[in-house]
Amino acid sequence: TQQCNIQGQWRNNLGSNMTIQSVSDNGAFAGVYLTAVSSVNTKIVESPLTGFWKKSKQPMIGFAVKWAFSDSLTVWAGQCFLNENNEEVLHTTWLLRSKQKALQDNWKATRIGVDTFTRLK
Ligand SMILES: O=C(CCCC[C@@H]1SC[C@@H]2NC(=O)N[C@@H]21)Nc1ccc([N+](=O)[O-])cc1
Repeated sequence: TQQCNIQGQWRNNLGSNMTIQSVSDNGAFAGVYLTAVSSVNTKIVESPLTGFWKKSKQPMIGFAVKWAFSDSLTVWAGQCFLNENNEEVLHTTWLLRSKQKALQDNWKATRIGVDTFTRLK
């Protein structure tokens, strides 16, 4: 029966591309992330990604991207579900942390959002 596999290429609702290249037996994986959007005026470049998945028919996933072009870092947590057409969809929530100069600015350092990823054919 069909089940979600996380290896390969994914695209999210913003048009960002995630490529999961290597998956270990303990569920760790690595890859690269190319975001389609950013709120800093530096050139967007591919950034390293690492995470874990918990194997099952509809596995849980957690991963982080350290942005290579910005003093910030994002973590995603979510789960893969099969939709009515038996296609894999990753439903995630993310936290985007940007570096602050001072503790007084810590209050404004973390953004939250949701991203949905579908497999790139
Ligand atoms: O903009 C950035 C770096 C790029 C973040 C892309 C986000 S990650 C969640 C969402 N899903 C995606 O595929 N792409 C977006 N960093 C940043 C953001 C804000 C500030 N800030 O100062 O507010 C500084 C750096």
